[in-house]
Amino acid sequence: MKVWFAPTNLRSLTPCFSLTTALLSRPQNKALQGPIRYLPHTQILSLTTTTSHNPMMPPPPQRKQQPARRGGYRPYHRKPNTANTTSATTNGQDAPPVPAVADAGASELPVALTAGSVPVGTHPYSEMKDILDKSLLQALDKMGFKFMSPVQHKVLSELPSLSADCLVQAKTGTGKTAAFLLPAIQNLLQGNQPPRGCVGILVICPTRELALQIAKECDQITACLPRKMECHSAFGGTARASNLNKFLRGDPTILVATPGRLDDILGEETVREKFQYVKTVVLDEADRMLDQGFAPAIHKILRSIPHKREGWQGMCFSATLPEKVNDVVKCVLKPGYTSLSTINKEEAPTVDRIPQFFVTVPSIDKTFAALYALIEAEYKDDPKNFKAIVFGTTANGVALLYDWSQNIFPTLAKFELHSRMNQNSRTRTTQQYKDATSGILFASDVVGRGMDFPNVGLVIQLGLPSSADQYVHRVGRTARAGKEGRAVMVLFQNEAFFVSVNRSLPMKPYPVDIASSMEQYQPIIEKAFTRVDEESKAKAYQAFLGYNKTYLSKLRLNPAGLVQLANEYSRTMGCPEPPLIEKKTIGKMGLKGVPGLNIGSRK
Ligand SMILES: Nc1ncnc2c1ncn2[C@@H]1O[C@H](COP(=O)(O)OP(=O)(O)OP(=O)(O)O)[C@@H](O)[C@H]1O
Repeated sequence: MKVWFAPTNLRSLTPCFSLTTALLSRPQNKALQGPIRYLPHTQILSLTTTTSHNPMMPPPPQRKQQPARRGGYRPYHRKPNTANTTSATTNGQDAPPVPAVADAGASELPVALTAGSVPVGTHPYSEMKDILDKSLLQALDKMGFKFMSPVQHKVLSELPSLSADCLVQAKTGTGKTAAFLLPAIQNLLQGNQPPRGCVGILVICPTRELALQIAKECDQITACLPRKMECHSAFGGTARASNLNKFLRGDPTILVATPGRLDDILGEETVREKFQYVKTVVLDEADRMLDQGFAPAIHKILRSIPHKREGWQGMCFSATLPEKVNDVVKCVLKPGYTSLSTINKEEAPTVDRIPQFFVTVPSIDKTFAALYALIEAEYKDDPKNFKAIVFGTTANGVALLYDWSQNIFPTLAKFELHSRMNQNSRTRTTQQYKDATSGILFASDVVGRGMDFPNVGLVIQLGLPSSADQYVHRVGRTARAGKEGRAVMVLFQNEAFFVSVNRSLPMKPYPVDIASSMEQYQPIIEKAFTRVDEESKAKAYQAFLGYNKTYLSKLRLNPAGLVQLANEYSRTMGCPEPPLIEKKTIGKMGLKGVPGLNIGSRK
């Protein structure tokens, strides 16, 4: 494999890199053309480097030849495999080719991974013809769902009945949405439809974007039913009155909602009446829905709909179900509920085929250069299909990264998604990034769970996730539906504990030496920051303080150390002095009297 380094300057990250590798070892045997075979993790690729040099820039450092590592470096490579495929349609439109049945015996994996690489198991949906209505099977076929993913198969074949209460765990991106929608919808079709105008299925999920996504999948699944089954959504940031009006006047058999807005509209008698005949309540991302943040709203919602004794089905789904969830799911699941999991107990909850890496830099001021060097290293493999998500820790921190990226990656499409944006922009950007073939999305955890952005090949986490489970969900934005992906975390020294305390996560040191190239990128980073608005920097600085305040002991810092760190962060952004922070904000953060803060109003 060869790596050619391109000259890089501030204005252009020129896509003249070439990384030619046999990243995926395709089986030679023609009979095996269906499934993609992956190189074993221990098979190592060697790197050789040649350098071309832009005279305007300091010579880029030579990338060192990497020693063989256990765990292996398998740079992502997402060239679609079109061999041995049959075509499918989605809603009447051309869909990516769906492969012919793979030789299951030849696959290294329990499921046959195929072109377009959907997680198709060995069980075709046609096996469910006695269980699922034929109009549902027809819709699944149109969606390109020829085979059941393992979780779909498990739910449809192992639940004592399709209306049984269940707690279900399966890895990210393996089709849990259809796994809860199908039994719940089938259940209604078996003579359990609520009266016209009433809600039969209530799905509650943590974010607005996820609610929209689930509602869309629901529309696709019900598209072939002889009688239209309306799916409505309710989430904040949208016009309450007009949405409510639509809901009250319509025939919303299914409602997908976020807890805040649902709790709000359930305050209206007319809305509560619509839930009189509810048959199924689903908590998607159940562990999140029942954590301290959401639990009060969920309990309030449950008090507004018919009591669990009335017999509605409860379904709880997530990729992460910590032990303590068993204590809290009883509010929606009756004793004796069925627990299903497609994840072995000893196994990491992340998708096996995602190589996971970390980069540790000595100090906070190096993190931007590390991010730049990392993106450059990953981008050059396949510039046209480079689709990545960079997760930051706070909304304002993400906004800053996005602003900075405008000046530093001019040839790449950039997107931002976080809670400081209005809902219209969030919805628009979500769709744009879903449709994009390449680009970088700078995101906060508003899209950390559940979101299905097709073909994301790389997830970068800059800074600490709020928990190991959140790490798992963020990593799960790549390698979905049988595709490939990689994940890299960028941490500075104090944050490095995350790797050592989460030994069950299969993280390895990033195998390409980016440290040696970082120094030369520093001027580029600094120059890019000169074009970023001072207010954007000030907000990011303040958010940095607020976020990291909650991790003081883990970061081994005292409040004064945190302020020093934040000030270093502000210097990296090119602030001549720490940005001003209001006295009352400092008080709220619990940093009153801590030296190093610059107290004052920015207005
Ligand atoms: N049987 C199937 N055949 C083909 N594609 C499928 C199948 N089931 C699901 N998919 C596709 O796989 C992707 C991931 O599905 P989904 O979003 O339901 O995963 P998930 O398990 O809920 O992920 P997360 O844990 O992140 O919420 C979607 O693009 C979906 O359309």
